This record gives sequence, C-alpha cells and structure tokens, in this order.
Amino acid sequence: MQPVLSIAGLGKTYKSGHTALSDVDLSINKGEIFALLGPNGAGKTTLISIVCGIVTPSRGTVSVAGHDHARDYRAARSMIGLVPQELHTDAFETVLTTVNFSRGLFGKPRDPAYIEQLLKDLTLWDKRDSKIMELSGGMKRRVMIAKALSHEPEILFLDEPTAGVDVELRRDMWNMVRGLRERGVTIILTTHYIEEAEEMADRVGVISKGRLILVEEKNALIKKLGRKTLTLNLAEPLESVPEDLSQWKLELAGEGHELVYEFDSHAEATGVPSLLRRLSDLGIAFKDLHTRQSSLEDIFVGLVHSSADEAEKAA
Ligand SMILES: Nc1ncnc2c1ncn2[C@@H]1O[C@H](COP(=O)(O)OP(=O)(O)OP(=O)(O)O)[C@@H](O)[C@H]1O
Repeated sequence: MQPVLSIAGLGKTYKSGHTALSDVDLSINKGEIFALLGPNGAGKTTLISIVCGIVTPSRGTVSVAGHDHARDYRAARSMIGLVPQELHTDAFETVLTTVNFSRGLFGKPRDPAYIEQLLKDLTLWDKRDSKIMELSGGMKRRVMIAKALSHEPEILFLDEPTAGVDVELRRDMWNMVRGLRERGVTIILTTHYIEEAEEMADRVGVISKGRLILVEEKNALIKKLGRKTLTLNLAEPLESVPEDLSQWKLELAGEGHELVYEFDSHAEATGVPSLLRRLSDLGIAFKDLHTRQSSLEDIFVGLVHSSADEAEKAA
C-alpha cells in the first residue's frame, strides 16, 4: 500500500542555529492513527509545522499522497487539516462563517450539508451563530477542529489535542478521532499523555532531541519492551537482598518490606516459581503478592532516558 505521507531525510535548523530536527524518515499509512510522543522541545511541533507548510525545512522531502510538498504545495496542503496547539481564530466572526471561510481557503466549493453535519458532530451546531469570542475554551477548541476538517482533508494533524481540556471534551475527541478513522481519515497526533497514545494509536513514534528514535506498532512495542514486575509484601522486613537470591534480579523497596522481582513475561522460564520455592526454603515469608505489566509510559521514559544518555556519551 502506498503511504499517504512520506517523509525522508527531514531536518530543520532554525536561524538561531538550533537544530530542532535531524534526519527524520517516516511513512504513514492511510487510515492509521499515529501518535508522536516526545518530551518538551523534542521537535514534534516543528515536524508537524513543516508538513503543514508553516515552517520551511532545511533538508529533506515530504510527499503527501504522491504530491511533492515543495513542487506541488497546494495539492499537498489541501489534503491536510491541522488543529494547532494554540487556539487562534477570528474572535469577532461567527462559528459558521469561520468554518465556511476555512473551507473556501482551500478552493473547495460551498457544501452546507457537509458543514452542518460537521458542526453537529462537534456539538457546535447550536452555537453556529455565536461569535467565537463568546465561546468557552473547550468550544473554541471544537471550532479549531471544525476548521481543520472543513475542507475534508485526508490527513488530520492534532497537536496536543487534549492539553488542558476537560474529561468530557477529551472523551468526545477520542470518539471523534475513531469516527474519522472509520471514514478513512489518517490521524497523526502529538501528545504528552501517554495514556492517550496507549488508548488510541495503532503505531507510535518516539522523538527525542530532534531525532525519531523509534517507530513501532503500539501492541508490538508493549509486548517487546514491556517488562513485568512481581512485588512480594514481606512478613518481616529485610535489610538487604540475601546472597542466596542473587540469581534473580531483585530489589528491596518500601523500607525493606517489599521484594521486587523484574522479569520478562515472554521468556520461557520467568523464574517466578523457582524464586517462590527458594524463598520458602530460606524461610522468607510474604503476606501478599502482585504483578504489574509495564505501561507505554514506563517504556517511553526508559527510551527517552537511554537516548539522552547515548547523545551525551557521543558528545
Ligand atoms: N522559531 C524558532 N526558532 C528557534 N528555535 C525554535 C523555534 N521554534 C522551536 N524552536 C526550538 O526547537 C526545539 C523543538 O521545538 P518544538 O516546538 O518543535 O518541540 P515540541 O516537541 O513540539 O515541544 P512541546 O512538547 O513543548 O510543544 C525547541 O528547542 C525549541 O525551543
């Protein structure tokens, strides 16, 4: 299948001399939800801004459904909708005028039925004649989404879509994103909320210091890098992990009251049964035990840290 978005060798060095993006290669398939994760300043907005034509790249190419971004900019851009991080729109205009105007900017003929449905889907129809400045922050955000979708784009970029929004709007956004995907729209979102990526994304990309350090199917990533921990609540606290237990990767926590064993849940032998037997032989009793699968968040934090360490070593 031909990717709907292809990015090759993309780089950006700002006039200040700061390199915000280096050697980014990325292919996005039609109809997928792709989550771009990264800490503050990693380069997520720069990447999105280049694809949306707001920032000029210093190096590399972008192609949208076969349209080269540089040579065939209008065609490429008309296939993209962007919901930016910051809310900026004409405060004095009404919702309906603003959204119709956005559609017109892309040279699309008026389509009142489409716009009506769009505003209804975003619970904005009742507010269609309100001025933007009269709306709440959450409603303004919905208007930004309506504007981004007004010209029926094939790819929708959502830059931090749920930063600072309430639970209800976040849930509505997630439903809307799923609905769009069902209609074949490709969604690329950046987020600080790993939970959001975990809930929504088909694939995840991790960006750190301007480099795309990983792109992977979300489920495969959790499976591959996911570790499990077994925590035993000890009947009596230990001062240190006994020598006799050195063959297991163990740590003490909770001031010696918890013995924590980290293991690979996909390994043939997890080491759990033998550890429990050994503890019993040594007379180390426990009151309770529980296991925990590492989340996308643990994986993400680990990845970003190790990439930062490597960058420091290379420097
Ligand atoms: N116009 C600019 N001129 C100079 N440096 C810039 C400019 N815009 C962004 N940067 C720098 O480039 C780096 C990447 O910024 P970017 O906004 O792309 O990161 P981000 O991953 O989107 O961060 P956040 O999650 O905080 O939005 C940062 O160090 C930022 O300070």
